[in-house]
Amino acid sequence: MPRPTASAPGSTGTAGRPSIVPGPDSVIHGFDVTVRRGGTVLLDAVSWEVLADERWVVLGPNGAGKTTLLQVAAAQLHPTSGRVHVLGERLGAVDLAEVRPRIGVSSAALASRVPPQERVVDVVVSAGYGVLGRWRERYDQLDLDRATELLDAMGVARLADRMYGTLSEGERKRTLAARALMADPELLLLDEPAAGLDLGGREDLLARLTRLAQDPAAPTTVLVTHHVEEIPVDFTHVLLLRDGGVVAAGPVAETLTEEHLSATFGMSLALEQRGGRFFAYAR
Ligand SMILES: Nc1ncnc2c1ncn2[C@@H]1O[C@H](COP(=O)(O)OP(=O)(O)OP(=O)(O)O)[C@@H](O)[C@H]1O
Repeated sequence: MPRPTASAPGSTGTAGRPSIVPGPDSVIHGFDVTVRRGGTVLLDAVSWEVLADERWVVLGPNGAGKTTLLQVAAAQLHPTSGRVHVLGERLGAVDLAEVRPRIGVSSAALASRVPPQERVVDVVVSAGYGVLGRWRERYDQLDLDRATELLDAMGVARLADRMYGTLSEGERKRTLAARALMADPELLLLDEPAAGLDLGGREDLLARLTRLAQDPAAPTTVLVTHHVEEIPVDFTHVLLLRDGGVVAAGPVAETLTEEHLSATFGMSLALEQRGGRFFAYAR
């Protein structure tokens, strides 16, 4: 089966452009996606396809357009031009409210909207009802059990009864990752899940994300980061973004090279790999 394709005009990627229409395995399909705000181009003719069961990393420097791309993939933002299909639905042609419950999202924007007095287990369980903030006096025990199980999988089950506002940044990230999984999404989008974590916290989270990547029942996943050190083992594909454009995209082994990484960050970088993990530093 032909595998992922993503690139943009002028891309140095090895893969070709996605076909103009999504195939049956397509989970995210963007064709010539441009996002403009005022005179600023946030995304510049990005074409990108994510197929079912792939685990993608979107990597790039500050301001590259990563969060903007994730917002488009989350059906939260319409492109200025271009075509986007998510989970088989064309953005603009369907009611986005129908698509969003099928997508689990963890992002800084979401983190800032959680009421600080919310109980941690309720932050997670309320995702099953498509809301943020407790809106029922009682949740079904099955849902509460599932939320506790997900908090446990993220290593924070002991915090279930704490108020969200009292959590450290790392604990909030883990809580939101558990929330993103609560509704059994078909697509999981994680925007900088390891940002702000200490070394131990980062390594622990990466091990958990690796287990998720290896689980055939886990949803198709896209993770945004600035750092190659934060790419979990067994993530399959990478999209390198710079100035709103695709530098390269495709399977990690072929695409995450010193040449592409240096072009993405605009400096000469050395890249090392050990045990399925990546490490980069300036030459
Ligand atoms: N409403 C807006 N108007 C003008 N420019 C904007 C607007 N929103 C975002 N931008 C700019 O678009 C660019 C891309 O932003 P985006 O948040 O997608 O980047 P990013 O790759 O996620 O960055 P970071 O790694 O710093 O989070 C940035 O330069 C940002 O300043």
